[in-house]
Amino acid sequence: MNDAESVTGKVESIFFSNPSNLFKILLIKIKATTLKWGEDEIVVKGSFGDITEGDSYSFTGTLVDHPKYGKQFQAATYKSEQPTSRDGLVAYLASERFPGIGKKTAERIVDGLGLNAVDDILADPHVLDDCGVRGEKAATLVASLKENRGMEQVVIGLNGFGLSGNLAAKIYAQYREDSLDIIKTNPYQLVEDIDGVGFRTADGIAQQLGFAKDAPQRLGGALSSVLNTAADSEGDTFVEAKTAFGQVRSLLGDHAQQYTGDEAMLKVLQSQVADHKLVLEDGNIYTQTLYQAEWQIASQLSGLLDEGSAPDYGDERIDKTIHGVEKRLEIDYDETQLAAIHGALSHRIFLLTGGPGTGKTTIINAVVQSYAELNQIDMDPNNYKSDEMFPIMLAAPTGRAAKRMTETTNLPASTIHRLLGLGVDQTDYEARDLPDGLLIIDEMSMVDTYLMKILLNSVQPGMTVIFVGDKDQLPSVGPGQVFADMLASGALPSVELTHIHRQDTDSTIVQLAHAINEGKLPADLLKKHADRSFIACPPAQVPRAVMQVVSAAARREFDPLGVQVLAPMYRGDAGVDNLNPVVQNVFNPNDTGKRKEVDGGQYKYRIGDKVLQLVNNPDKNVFNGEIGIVTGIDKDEKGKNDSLTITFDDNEISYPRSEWGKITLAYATSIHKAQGSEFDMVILPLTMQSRRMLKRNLVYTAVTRAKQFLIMIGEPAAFELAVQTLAANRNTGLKKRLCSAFSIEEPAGDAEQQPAATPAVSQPAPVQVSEPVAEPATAAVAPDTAGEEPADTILTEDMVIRGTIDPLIGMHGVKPADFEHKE
Ligand SMILES: Nc1ncnc2c1ncn2[C@@H]1O[C@H](COP(=O)(O)OP(=O)(O)OP(=O)(O)O)[C@@H](O)[C@H]1O
Repeated sequence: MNDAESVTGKVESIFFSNPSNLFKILLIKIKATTLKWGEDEIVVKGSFGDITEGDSYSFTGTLVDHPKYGKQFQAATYKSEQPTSRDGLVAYLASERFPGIGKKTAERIVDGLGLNAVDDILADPHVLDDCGVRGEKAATLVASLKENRGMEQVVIGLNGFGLSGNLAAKIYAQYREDSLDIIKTNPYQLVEDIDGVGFRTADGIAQQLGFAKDAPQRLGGALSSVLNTAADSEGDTFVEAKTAFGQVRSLLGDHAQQYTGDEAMLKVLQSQVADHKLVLEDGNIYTQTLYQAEWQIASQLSGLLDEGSAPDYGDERIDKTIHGVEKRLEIDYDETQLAAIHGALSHRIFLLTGGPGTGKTTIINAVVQSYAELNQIDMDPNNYKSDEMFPIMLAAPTGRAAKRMTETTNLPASTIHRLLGLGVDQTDYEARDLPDGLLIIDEMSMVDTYLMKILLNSVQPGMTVIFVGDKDQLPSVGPGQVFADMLASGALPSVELTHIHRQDTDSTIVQLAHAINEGKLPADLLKKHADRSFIACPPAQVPRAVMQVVSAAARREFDPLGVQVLAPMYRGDAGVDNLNPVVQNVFNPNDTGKRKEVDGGQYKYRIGDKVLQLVNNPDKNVFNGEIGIVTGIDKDEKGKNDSLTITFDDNEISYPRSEWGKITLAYATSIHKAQGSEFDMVILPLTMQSRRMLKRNLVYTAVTRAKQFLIMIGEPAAFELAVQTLAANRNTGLKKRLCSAFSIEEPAGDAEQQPAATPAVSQPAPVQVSEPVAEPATAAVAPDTAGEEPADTILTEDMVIRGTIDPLIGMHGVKPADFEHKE
């Protein structure tokens, strides 16, 4: 920095400290400065490690003019000021910071080593020998000095590599005082260990450190990056070695061919395997973490399902209990459902899958009731002491799915994180052991490999665990396809419900969902039904069509919380980013420009806006995917300290501007974000602009989110393409490991194409696998042309109002609005 100035002084007070990114604002009593500064105090701000009030530091940087707070010193580097006199240094070393060092020892050190004592000790701890400080005392002193001085050195060093305060904080939290040593030895280690550091960042640091293009660390870093990307973006738990090597070559650029031949790459791979970072199995490369997680899942399941531990109620008693429940609930379970209930009660682990309306919730209820009767469990959660867990535990991966479980069972349900007492970081090993009882996990398709491993660690032998889900929905956001692999392995008892029971057969949405799942689009796709309609239009017309549909819903006083636009992509005419303000301006407009609103960057927020939580925050009991309402806006004159109050059900949370990255507008969301949720009305825009994303499980998941109304908008060809296109199976090893743990032969075929189960419970062995269902390449839309609009109709307001193509005509069950613009 050319115009760097310096300030040295004592920290009078730490005004502000952001623990997540080290940013601090300090008040300094000036001892010396190069600034022309008339006062004896100055405000200094910047990224600092641990700063202690009362200690002295020197800062370099520049004077800046803050619009509100006036002149401040923006520090680029800082350094702890060592006491400059003998007595000062003695007092420093004899202070409480250094346990075990009294005044006498401190004097010996300072008299022996001089005023540079601290630097000398850190450079070579053996210098303490000559001062008579040895053994544990010396070790403690060195460790404390490192701790005190380490963080500032580390932060300065990391800033020097161009790493931001946020990343510096993460790196320091991971490696502490070893940060710089680790980075200097192998900057690519950051790619493996630090979330948010990609290969390019690590490579930039390596270049500054002079690492060669063909350095083994560089090739290893590129390989790790390829595996991380496969896990994060594709959900794969392994990458085939050949593919991985190819991806390393393209990551490293043109000239990489010269030093990334198969032999060189194999050598790198072998060394990573020897270091227990990667695992090579059958030509596939896994990260050690995912490989171990898969094995742990498989062996835990096999341990829990151990034959000797099966419940011994006896078939007769189980049947009698089920019939009693059937009578009491006035329902006749079909043959497959009976097999499912019986299977769930007679095994320690059981899998239940089925499409919409096939009775999964009905079976959960039946199992809960029967289990309670068989075990004489008091079903009133209020009769349990506060430290006692209710022995019927219901949980789901998201807060909304858990809420739905509570609504359908009238029993308490929670997120899996909350059930296990997990913190923000889901790899937390502190998960609590669950008590003996019945555990039912719903929306299993959303559970990834990491979470499943942690969950099973908490399950105790003797518990009964039922995993429920729709295997044809999108797999988890995180790596793996746990539920699909568990089912496809044939290792665990399971039942697939196939008969649609939903009574209100006016509902053609469920039928459409099942048709989509079979790779067919019904001939009446484009026809208007009481509960669904299709507005065919080109991509550029989608925003307008969405606006008109939402306006029609608003006129009919639909609750905005129940009207949800689900889009496959964020970008494009029909993407989430574009459609959110479109819907916001209908449901919660600022026509006059006079309403209170704050600019949140991408979107403006107003009171009454529907917002989506983007990250888990167990401390505040709000989880990724939950939808809340903006109920308060606190505006600051300069905009810096604005805050939003957001209410999730009854949970009111304050979001200062610095935390607005954790929320977004929720009028339109991605289909992935809507997994585990249901809405009265789903508006589903699909166009060929999102061709890459169009997969059968995506459109199936979207359609099954609609409870009452489904409005499809866009290009019929896009729906057709989606239904025809099976998502590629993820690369995972869980199926194989389950077969190995259960000593059964691995079934052929893939999870997506397993045939429907027979009514009988699929027993672990022998495994019976039919031929995969052949995919018809002819999933064609056969439009019923009578009275319908041609595919590329340009919508006009008039057409919608006249009802020519009013998508809501004939729709019943409109809810009164309970949504008001209050400010
Ligand atoms: N054996 C049965 N006899 C009569 N009605 C049934 C039976 N099984 C389920 N139903 C009814 O069918 C409807 C759908 O069942 P349920 O909600 O259990 O299915 P689901 O698989 O959980 O559906 P979704 O995944 O869409 O929530 C419900 O109204 C339920 O009462």
